[in-house]
Amino acid sequence: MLNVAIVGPGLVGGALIEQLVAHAQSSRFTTLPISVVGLINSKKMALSATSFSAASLGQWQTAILGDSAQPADMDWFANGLAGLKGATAVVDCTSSDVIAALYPKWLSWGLHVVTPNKKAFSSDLPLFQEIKQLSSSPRGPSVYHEATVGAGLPVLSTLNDLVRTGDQIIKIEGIFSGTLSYLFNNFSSPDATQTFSACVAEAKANGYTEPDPRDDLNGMDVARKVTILGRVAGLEIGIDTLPVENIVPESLRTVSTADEFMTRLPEFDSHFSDLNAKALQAQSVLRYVGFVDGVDGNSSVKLARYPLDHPFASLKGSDNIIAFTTKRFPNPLIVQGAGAGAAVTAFGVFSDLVKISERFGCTSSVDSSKF
Ligand SMILES: NC(=O)C1=CN([C@@H]2O[C@H](COP(=O)(O)OP(=O)(O)OC[C@H]3O[C@@H](n4cnc5c(N)ncnc54)[C@H](OP(=O)(O)O)[C@@H]3O)[C@@H](O)[C@H]2O)C=CC1
Ligand SMILES: N[C@@H](CC=O)C(=O)O
Ligand code: NA
Repeated sequence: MLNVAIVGPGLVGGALIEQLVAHAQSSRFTTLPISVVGLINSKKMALSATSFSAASLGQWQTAILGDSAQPADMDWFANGLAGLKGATAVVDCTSSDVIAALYPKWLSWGLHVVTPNKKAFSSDLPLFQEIKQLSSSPRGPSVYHEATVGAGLPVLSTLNDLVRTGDQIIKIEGIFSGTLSYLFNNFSSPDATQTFSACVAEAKANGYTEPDPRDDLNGMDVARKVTILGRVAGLEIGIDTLPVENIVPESLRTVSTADEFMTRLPEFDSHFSDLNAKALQAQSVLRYVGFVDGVDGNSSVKLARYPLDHPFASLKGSDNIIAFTTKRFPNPLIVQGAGAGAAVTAFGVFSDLVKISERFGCTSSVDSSKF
């Protein structure tokens, strides 16, 4: 069995629990060797020497992290996990850099790490390098973070395969934000009618945005994804030096809460309508894009215009599109599909857990009411 502990059962972590329960309760599938033994959020925690039952996981808010749960203590929790028998994976579903900074300790204790949290891979280069080094041994602890770029889309696995087989990455270009894709697909097209602020509110309600939507609109979420792709491709790239276009209106950058930002955003609808009208007059649409330059180091993140017949102009919903131009693929290899949302992100995390369980030869018990 692969023991699994979920840190931050919020939108994505909660969807992961739902998918694990649904899988375990369906007779269509062979039981997976995955056993959920721990849950922790910023207030409460529960850790069990054996699996939680599917029934209690189905109501984890009351049955596991309810009133009787212990106060959260991450050190105690991780120590307990390190003491379990067999392979154990910590799934970090927070967006916390404090939690991300704990990965080296967890790895050095033999715990695997799976996460959609971008912080560890896109902040200081030494943290990324330390994590890479600690997870480099084929039979040692591993780190899987497919959902950090393009949510569940096979973006990092594709890039890793290209790199590991000796292809040369020339350029990776794409729309890497589900939020900004949804926003500009709906706001910037010849037949669009919605205001900019209404599109942002919808993206937030659909679960595409970061907990604070300014982290999407200021370009930092895309900058982090470009940094992760660049680093996985072998470049020494960082969010501090990457040119990033921040589209948050100047006077909203310093408002103290995400709620205040959302309330005041309609004041700036005419600014965005003007930008859009100019693009449409030039038979173009606005799209927020990221570039990884594998040759000259000119990676960037910006709001750009694309002609109406360009593939980026016809994207739908929250789709991401990622085009890898390489020595072997001069006509780019393209990955496209929903790039944000709880279900598709949880799928990316779930499939990483399955990979670890297979790689480390975990085998399942036959009782499908347990994990
Ligand atoms: N939404 C999406 O489409 C995608 C999201 N991601 C990434 O997935 C991650 C999760 O996003 P999402 O589910 O939307 O976030 P949420 O805000 O819904 O959930 C975050 C969870 O983390 C917990 N948490 C925060 N800080 C700590 C801490 N210090 N210790 C323990 N628990 C903590 C919160 O607990 P509490 O409630 O107690 O504060 C909450 O349970 C983020 O890193 C995001 O970037 C990646 C790809 C796509
Ligand atoms: N806020 C992000 C979520 C996934 O990384 C996005 O909109 O793409
Ligand atoms: Na992905």
